[in-house]
Amino acid sequence: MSGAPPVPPPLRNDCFALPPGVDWTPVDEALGMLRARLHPVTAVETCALAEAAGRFLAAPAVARRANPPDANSAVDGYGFAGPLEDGETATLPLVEGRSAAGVPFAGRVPDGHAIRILTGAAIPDGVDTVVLEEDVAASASHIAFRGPLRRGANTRKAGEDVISGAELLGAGRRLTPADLAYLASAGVVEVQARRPLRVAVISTGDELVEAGETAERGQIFDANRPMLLSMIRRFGFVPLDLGRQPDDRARIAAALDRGAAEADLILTSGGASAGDEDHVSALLRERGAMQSWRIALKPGRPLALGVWGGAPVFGLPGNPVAAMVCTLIFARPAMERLAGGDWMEPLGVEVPAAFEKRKKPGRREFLRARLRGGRAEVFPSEGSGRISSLSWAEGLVEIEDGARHIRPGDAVRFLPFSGFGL
Ligand SMILES: Nc1nc2c(c(=O)[nH]1)N[C@H]1C(S)=C(S)[C@@H](COP(=O)(O)OP(=O)(O)OC[C@H]3O[C@@H](n4cnc5c(N)ncnc54)[C@H](O)[C@@H]3O)O[C@H]1N2
Ligand code: MOO
Repeated sequence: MSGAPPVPPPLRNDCFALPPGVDWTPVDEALGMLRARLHPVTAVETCALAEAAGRFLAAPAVARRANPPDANSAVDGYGFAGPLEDGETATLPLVEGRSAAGVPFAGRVPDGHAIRILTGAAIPDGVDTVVLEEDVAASASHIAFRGPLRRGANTRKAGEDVISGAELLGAGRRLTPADLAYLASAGVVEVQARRPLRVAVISTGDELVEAGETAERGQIFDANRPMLLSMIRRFGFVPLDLGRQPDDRARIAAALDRGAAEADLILTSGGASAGDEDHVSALLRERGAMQSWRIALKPGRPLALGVWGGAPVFGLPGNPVAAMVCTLIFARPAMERLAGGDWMEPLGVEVPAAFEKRKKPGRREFLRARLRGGRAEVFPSEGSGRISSLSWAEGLVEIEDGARHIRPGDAVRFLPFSGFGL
């Protein structure tokens, strides 16, 4: 063979540069599409209130009773018929008996009398105002105190918190511990809620071995699976571990079949781009339900989205940093929506940057970051395989698509991991 040897192409100094002529989907557009197209997929069931924390309501929860059900005292003290003006004093005889929480006074308090009353106790007939016991001089038979005390002072009105029949929380609400208190206070004992979302996780790649196994040359420990399974748990969904699958289409297809049968959603990692060994995207493409999203994002450009046996599949990139970022930014709000919730924007706070960075405009970047002294510092390397950086970070800095140069002190958006539920 003769002829000149092939000339290697020149090295690109930025391998993440946006190739000309390729249609990159901006992050907001990609999120908008997910938001518009996804809807809840989980079944509705009746759920006892005690079991309902973290569940999504499928129908509004309605108050069965007012809270408080009766006017009651906000303090320990003495009830009387108010008001008492500023500068006035009162000396009132005490009626026999008292009103305590759960043990109301049965009779009527006569005009010009006072009654011992405790916090939470129903306000007896004949009184409407309570004076704090610390503000009273008391003998066995009388109390003396001074104004001002407006009518109704130190009392809580019937229904001031909740009116019977009111809609307390709407469909799509994910019940918090405080919500359980709110619903319980209004006599709600069970709710119409969605079954928890089950999310299958599959790692793909011939190179992967399980932590604890012997790793031969060229093999690495599967880091994505333990991360993704625990993220799902922290998001409040139910993970289903479908293990590691080699780069073998039949094996991956069998795992996807099981995921579709046993879960509502499948997360895979690895094989998402279009290389020779990128079997997840190839399989999804074969089934005709594949969308290859080239998102104007760093890290996490290749995201293979598809439907397998009816179950949505998020084919996450294999690089652990990209897998985590894609899960937080795309999969999490999608899961929330599939589980029965409303679309969820990540919690972000504006803080000054403690770093300098130059960037290509036209793509969103997420940097591994943490707050120190009120400023966002970022991990010194942006390598997508730097798993240590994920552990180092306490959140992400989101750099908007159009930005070119961030200088120390510039305002940047910090998304704490805790805001994602991690
Ligand atoms: N020619 C190109 N090559 C690559 C491009 C590109 O645009 N052109 N994009 C790069 C980017 S960015 C990413 S991200 C990856 C995504 O590729 P895949 O989703 O197909 O992932 P793999 O190739 O299977 O793996 C990438 C990387 O991650 C490691 N990996 C995979 N799974 C795990 C796991 N469970 N635990 C730990 N590490 C894992 C894997 O060994 C690879 O090193 O493609 C780039 N290439
Ligand atoms: O952007 Mo890849 O998605 O860096 O790791």
